[in-house]
Amino acid sequence: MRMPDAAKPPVLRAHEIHVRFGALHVLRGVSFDLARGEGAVLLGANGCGKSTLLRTLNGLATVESGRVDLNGRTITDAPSRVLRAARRQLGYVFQHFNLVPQLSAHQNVLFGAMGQRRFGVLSVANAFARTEDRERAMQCLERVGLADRATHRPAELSGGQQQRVAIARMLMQAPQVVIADEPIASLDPKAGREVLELLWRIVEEEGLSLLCTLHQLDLAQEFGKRIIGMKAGRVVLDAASPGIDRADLDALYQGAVRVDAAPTPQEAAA
Ligand SMILES: Nc1ncnc2c1ncn2[C@@H]1O[C@H](COP(=O)(O)OP(=O)(O)OP(=O)(O)O)[C@@H](O)[C@H]1O
Repeated sequence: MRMPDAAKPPVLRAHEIHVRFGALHVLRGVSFDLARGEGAVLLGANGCGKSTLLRTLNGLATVESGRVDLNGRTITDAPSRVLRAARRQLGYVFQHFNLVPQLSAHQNVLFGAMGQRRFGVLSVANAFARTEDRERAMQCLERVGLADRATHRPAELSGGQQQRVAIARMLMQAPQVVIADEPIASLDPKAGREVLELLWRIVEEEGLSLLCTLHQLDLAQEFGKRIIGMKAGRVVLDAASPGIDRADLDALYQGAVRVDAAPTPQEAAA
């Protein structure tokens, strides 16, 4: 992974974010920066608030206080025009791939260009798609090694291949920051490793920033140069990966990890 450019402002900054769902205080003052070209793994037990954090980063979760900046521009509570522009810079890779089942791999990749085109879905429907977009979508499929599967529908592809199509779609979008939300959770260990290798290689070749949630601690240490660990709605670990003790990673999954855990008697009395 390219070294982050310390002279430049962070491409993504989460500053003291608090999110509540009714009485449930889910994000409890989350802050971190992501530099251009930096790849970080986000770890944390189920229910610690990771998904809520990822939803906050693109303005989908309502923030009680704090803010998210993308390229130095605050997107929290920003007008929809600013939010739309920001979302074009955020590429997503999901656990369940989120491909359109009726469409071919090539058409799914074309969808990555939707945000860049004035007429949205129509612009990327095959009959209307620009030749340059169609060609670029093929190049993206080539980058993930699936040019020969361009006409296949998702159901005709393995899970690993579907995730590679999703990575090609993200590439087509040409974002600055990639958010990968448990990208290998639906895959077997071999396919999962291959997908991680591909994702990290592409992110590195493109000079993108990556925030990737994982549940496999070995892979987190192997791929993430930096690990951000969450526990019960807070960032409790943020460090360069080679220097982190395994015990510190294990601790992320021990004790009160969930934001909806009943308070201890001491907390309740406070
Ligand atoms: N829209 C919502 N309304 C009410 N509660 C919510 C909402 N979204 C999340 N929560 C609650 O917030 C808590 C944290 O959920 P979140 O999905 O952020 O955790 P997570 O760390 O991503 O867990 P997982 O790894 O299981 O996805 C959970 O108790 C969840 O039920």
